[in-house]
Amino acid sequence: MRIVEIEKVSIEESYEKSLRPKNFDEYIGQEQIKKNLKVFIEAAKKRSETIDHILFFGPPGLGKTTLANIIANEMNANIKTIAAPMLEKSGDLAAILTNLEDGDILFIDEIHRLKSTIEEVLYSAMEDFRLDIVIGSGPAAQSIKIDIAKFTLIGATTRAGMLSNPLRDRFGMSFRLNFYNEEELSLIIKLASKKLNTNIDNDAAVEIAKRSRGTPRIALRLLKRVRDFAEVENKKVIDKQIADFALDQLGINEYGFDELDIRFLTLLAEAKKPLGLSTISAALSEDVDTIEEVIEPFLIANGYIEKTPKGRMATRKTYEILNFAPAGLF
Ligand SMILES: Nc1ncnc2c1ncn2[C@@H]1O[C@H](COP(=O)(O)OP(=O)(O)OP(=O)(O)O)[C@@H](O)[C@H]1O
Repeated sequence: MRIVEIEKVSIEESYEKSLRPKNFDEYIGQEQIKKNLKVFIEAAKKRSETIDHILFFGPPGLGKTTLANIIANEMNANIKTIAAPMLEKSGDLAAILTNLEDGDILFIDEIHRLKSTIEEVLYSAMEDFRLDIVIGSGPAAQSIKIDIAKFTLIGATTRAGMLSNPLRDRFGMSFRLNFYNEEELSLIIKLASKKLNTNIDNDAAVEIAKRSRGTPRIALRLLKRVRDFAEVENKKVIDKQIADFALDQLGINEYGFDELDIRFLTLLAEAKKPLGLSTISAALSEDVDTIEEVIEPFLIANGYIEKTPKGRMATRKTYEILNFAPAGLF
């Protein structure tokens, strides 16, 4: 598995959970989102109402799940978490919805992966707190309506564009999470080190931050690996030297690129023309979703590749990094 991979294996998941911020003060960055959420939470509390449905979107590992849990904490609400692909039929979702209590929060991760028949159950649930269920089929089919508790749906997605309009329209608020800067990531790394009883100096935290692709999940994983190297070397404090050494051993370069990023960028640079997703997917042996959801967003956000109507292209910045001289291209 790539060290920058999004897949959450269980051991990593429990490591992440132990480091997950519990309130807005511990949650670093995304200032505008926090500011808005605090206002909406306070207003809802004052009116003794549930908070409106919220959609979070943005690349994996930027803190969508964490925010959902913080909101539940701040609202003193129970939170039920499900991943959309776990729901197989509309009855699965209906069962969850009918078990909710007033004020509960339902967090649906990867909400763009909901099957359309299941998604339709959500429409009336979100709008009128009611389920419209059709029982049976053909002329004998019967529609029944069931009232459900006033809950808040928090949806998270890496692909906002894949959400249907009716679903997107039913969220009262939607927030895009942005990549984090080095300063924010090094603060996250330092706070996590403290929780882990690990000593790290500022330069080492900055170095890990630099190579974390703007993503807290990656920063925390790299910290964990660097800590292992420091332990083996009997270092009491993680310093820049051991951080550099460990990150180099892990194959993460100064820009946060790993071997797959380099192959991707080299492929585009050598092509000297835009390449379509399917061509890239075949050349890298990676599926299209992984390329679009995991690999590309950071590279696009930082100007290493450009999306054109004809496909993806390497930018001048990439040619410079790779030391390529594309005659007449720029
Ligand atoms: N703003 C932040 N401040 C501190 N730690 C953070 C922040 N955002 C995320 N983290 C840490 O990064 C880890 C990953 O975040 P989280 O699981 O919330 O990401 P996500 O956006 O929901 O990812 P996915 O889309 O893959 O579900 C968390 O466990 C948390 O410890």
